[in-house]
Order: sequence, then structure tokens, then C-alpha cells
Amino acid sequence: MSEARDGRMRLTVLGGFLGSGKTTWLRHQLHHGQMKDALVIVNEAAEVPVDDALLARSAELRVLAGGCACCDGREALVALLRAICDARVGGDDALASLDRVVLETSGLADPGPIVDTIRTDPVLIHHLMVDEIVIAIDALYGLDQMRHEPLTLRQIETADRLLVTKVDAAAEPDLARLVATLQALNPGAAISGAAMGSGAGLPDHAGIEPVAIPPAEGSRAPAPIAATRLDLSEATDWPAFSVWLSALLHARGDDIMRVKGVVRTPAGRLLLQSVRKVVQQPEIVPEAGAKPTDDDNSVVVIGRGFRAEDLRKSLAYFTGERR
Ligand SMILES: Nc1nc2c(ncn2[C@@H]2O[C@H](COP(=O)(O)OP(=O)(O)OP(=O)(O)O)[C@@H](O)[C@H]2O)c(=O)[nH]1
Repeated sequence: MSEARDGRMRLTVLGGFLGSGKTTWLRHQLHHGQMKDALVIVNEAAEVPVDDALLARSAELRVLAGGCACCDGREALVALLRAICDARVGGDDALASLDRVVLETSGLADPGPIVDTIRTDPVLIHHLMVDEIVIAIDALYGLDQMRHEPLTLRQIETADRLLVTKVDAAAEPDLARLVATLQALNPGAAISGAAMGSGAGLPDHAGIEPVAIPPAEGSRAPAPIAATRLDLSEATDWPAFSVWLSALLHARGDDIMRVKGVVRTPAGRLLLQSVRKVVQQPEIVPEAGAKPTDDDNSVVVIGRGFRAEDLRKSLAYFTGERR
């Protein structure tokens, strides 16, 4: 991956719906030297960022706060990119050798407006070239998201490369149908597979009928997706918390798309996360490079159709805490 011949840095936009596997894939690429000399920018939907904790050890990293880069956070994105370009031109040692920027968008971002913003900025145009839009597609939930989340279709349509993630967890006939559908939706995009970030083969989809996806336009817009931050205390009863989370996902797993957070336990900083009803085995994340500890001991629940207040009350009921 070399610098553009004109000296501009190349920009990869990595998008895909909530929990589709963007960070897992990127972390694997960085760990295996596939994106050497890249600066990574992470923009998360959750108010409590955790992706930077996962990526911190392997990359020159910036966290883009201030909202989603395709809407509320557009100005912040431009300001950050301009600052990076200025520092690089100014001879900043850490940035001088970088030839690529990877922007991991939030799962709720439409890459189109992000790319338009960068391509039309009179300053950035001289320093950055949008090279590739990579969109992660969840092999387990991708088809469902295409049917119910118009944003997923917009993400797919803007992609140069569609990366089908979680290939290890999906059945072959489902994968073949997913690939046939992606091909029909965006015939120009390259399609590849990944399992926990490693390249994985995809089944032959020749002759497989794509799933008919109703067009997004004209369909009733779903209720907006919101993020609710739950602050947990040091004294939180963890067994009670996990029972609460399991019950919540069991009952409302179709409305709750993502749960994510870092909690401090005697074993260290523990990353808790789930995508719909799939809960990941908790993972210890490094202390080094940790963000302000205010973000620890909090969990963000992202979804629709529930009130923050009700969520807090129900958690308090299970853990016996008043909040
Ligand atoms: N089995 C399996 N699980 C995966 C794979 N990729 C990601 N996951 C799991 O899916 C969950 C979400 O993965 P992330 O990489 O955090 O997804 P993301 O798109 O960065 O999530 P957001 O930034 O919150 O939108 C985690 O529990 C991962 O371990 C994969 O290839 N196979």
C-alpha cells in the first residue's frame, strides 16, 4: 500500500452496520502488518468509546469525538484531518512516515456524505485521496439488516469492497445467498470473506437467487436508533448484571443491536459486548493508553423502541442498586 504518487495520503473508509466486525477486522490487519504506516481514526456511535482500547497498541490512533462523522461530527472530522495533514507537512516525526489514513466509521454512518465532505474540502483535497470504501457485512445479521435498516443498503451501495465477516459462524447456504444478494445490490464491488479478521473463502454463489430486498425509498422509516449509557458502580453485582443482560437480550434482542462497554473488575479492564443476541466472551483490554477512567464501568446499549429511564430502572431492579 503505497502513498499516492502525488504525495497525498490515501484514505480508506471502513464502514458497516453496528457490530458488523469492523474493529475485529482492522485489528487483525494492523496486527499482521497489512496496514503498516497507517494512521487510524475511530468514530464510534457509542458515547463510551471502546474500539480505541482494542486498537491502541497497534496503530497511530485518533479518536473522533463530537458525533457521527457523516452528520453531527462532519466539522470535527474535517478539523481533525486538517490537523493531521498540517502536522505531517510540518514534519511531525510520528506522522512523517504515514502514507495512509484509515477511518473506522460509526456503525450508524453513511459513508457517502463522509467521502463527499473530504473530496470537496479545499484543503484536504491537496493532502488526501479517498482510495477505498470497505464495508463490513455481518454474515449472521446482514440480510436482516438489509431488509430493516435502510442505512445498510446505503452502506452497501457506496462500497468498493464488501467484506463479509463472521464467515466462521454462518451456514454455507446462507452465506451463498448473502453473497448473491450483495452482488446484485452492488455488482461493481469486490466481495471477500473474513473470520475473526483473517481472510476466509466464500461459497460459490453461481445460480443462487439473490434475496429480494424491498427498496428503502417509500418504505416507512424505522424509529431512530439511540444510545443509552448505563453507569455502573464499583459495587455492581456482576452475576446479577449478566443475568439482567441475558434477560434483556433474550426479550429485546431484535431491538437492541449493540451492547458495549468496559468494566473494571479485580481481573482487569474487561470489555463486554454483544451484537443482537450474540454475546462475546468478555475480553481483557490493556490498561496502557487507557482513556480517562470516567468511561470505565459504563456500558452503552444501542437500539430502538425503549426508554433510557426504563432500562436504568430495570437494571437497578436486578442489581438492587438505586440509580
Ligand atoms: N464469530 C465471529 N465473530 C466476530 C467476527 N468479527 C467480529 N465478531 C464479533 O462481533 C462482535 C462485534 O465485532 P466488532 O469488530 O466490535 O464490530 P464493529 O463493527 O467494530 O462494532 P461497532 O463499532 O460497535 O459498530 C464482537 O463480539 C466480535 O468478537 C468474526 O469474523 N467471527
